[in-house]
Amino acid sequence: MIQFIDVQKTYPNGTIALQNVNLNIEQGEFVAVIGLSGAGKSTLIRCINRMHDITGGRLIVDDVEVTRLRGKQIRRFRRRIGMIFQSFNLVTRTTVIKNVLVSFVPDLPLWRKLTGLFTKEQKIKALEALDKVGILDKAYVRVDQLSGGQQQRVALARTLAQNPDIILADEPIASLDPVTSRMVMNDFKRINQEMNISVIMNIHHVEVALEYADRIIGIRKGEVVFDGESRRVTKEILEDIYGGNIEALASSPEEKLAHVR
Ligand SMILES: Nc1ncnc2c1ncn2[C@@H]1O[C@H](COP(=O)(O)OP(=O)(O)OP(=O)(O)O)[C@@H](O)[C@H]1O
Repeated sequence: MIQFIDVQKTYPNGTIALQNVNLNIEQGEFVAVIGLSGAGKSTLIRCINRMHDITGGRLIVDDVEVTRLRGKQIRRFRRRIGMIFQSFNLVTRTTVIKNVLVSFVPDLPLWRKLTGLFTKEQKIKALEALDKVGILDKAYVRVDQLSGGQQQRVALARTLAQNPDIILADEPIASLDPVTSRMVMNDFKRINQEMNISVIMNIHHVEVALEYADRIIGIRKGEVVFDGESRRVTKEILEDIYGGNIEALASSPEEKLAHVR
C-alpha cells in the first residue's frame, strides 16, 4: 500500500507543488492522476520512488518510510517500482532484448549493462517479458527500427522483467497516436489485472483515464480535489479539477468525454 500522509512538496525555488495530500493506494489498483498542466501530477508520482523528496508529511510504501531511505536502500527500493516515461528512455541503437536485460543489472554503469554477459535464465525472463507485451518477435531488432508504440512496449517489458509491485507511468501515451495509445493502455490494464501490479499513471487524456483506470485522483494547484472511482466522475467534477475549463481538454469534448455522465 502507498500512503501519503499530509504530504507537502515545495521546490527549492519556492514553488509549492503539493500540499495537504492524503491518499491510500492499495496493492493492485489502477489509478490515473489528472489535472491541468502544472497542477502537480508529475511531482506526486515522482515522490513515490524518491525521484523527488517530499518536504513535509510522510510517504509510506508497504511499511517503508520513503524519506528515511539512504543510498543503497533507495536503489533496492526502486527495483520494486517500475517507471515508464513519455520519452521511453531506451537505448535506441541497440536491440530490444538488450534494453530489457538492462533491468537485471541496475547498479552497473551503462557501458557494462550494454556489453554485459547475461545468464540463460535472465534471457528467458527477458523474452517472457517481451511476450507479455506482444513483441517477442522483435527481440533482436534494433529499437530505432520500432514504432513509438512498440518502443513504449519495450519500456514496459523492461519494467516487467524487474518484477515490480508498482508501475509509475508519467504521461506514457503523450507521444503516441490514439490507436497506438489504446494498445499500450491495454497492455497496462492486462498487466495490472493479471499480475496484480499497481499502476499509478499521470495522464492528460481524460477520456482514456476514465476508460482504463479504476480510480481517478484529480489535482488542482497541488491539492487533491477529487479522489474516487472513475465511474463517479461527472462533468461538474471535471470542471472542478480543470478550473471550469473542460472545453480545453479536447478538440471535440462531446466525443472525448463520451464516458462522462
Ligand atoms: N524542478 C522543479 N523546480 C521548481 N519547480 C518545479 C520543478 N518541477 C516542477 N516544478 C513546478 O511545480 C509545479 C508542479 O509541476 P508538475 O510537473 O508536477 O506538474 P504536472 O501537473 O505534472 O504538469 P504537466 O502536466 O505540465 O507535466 C509547477 O508549478 C512546476 O512549474
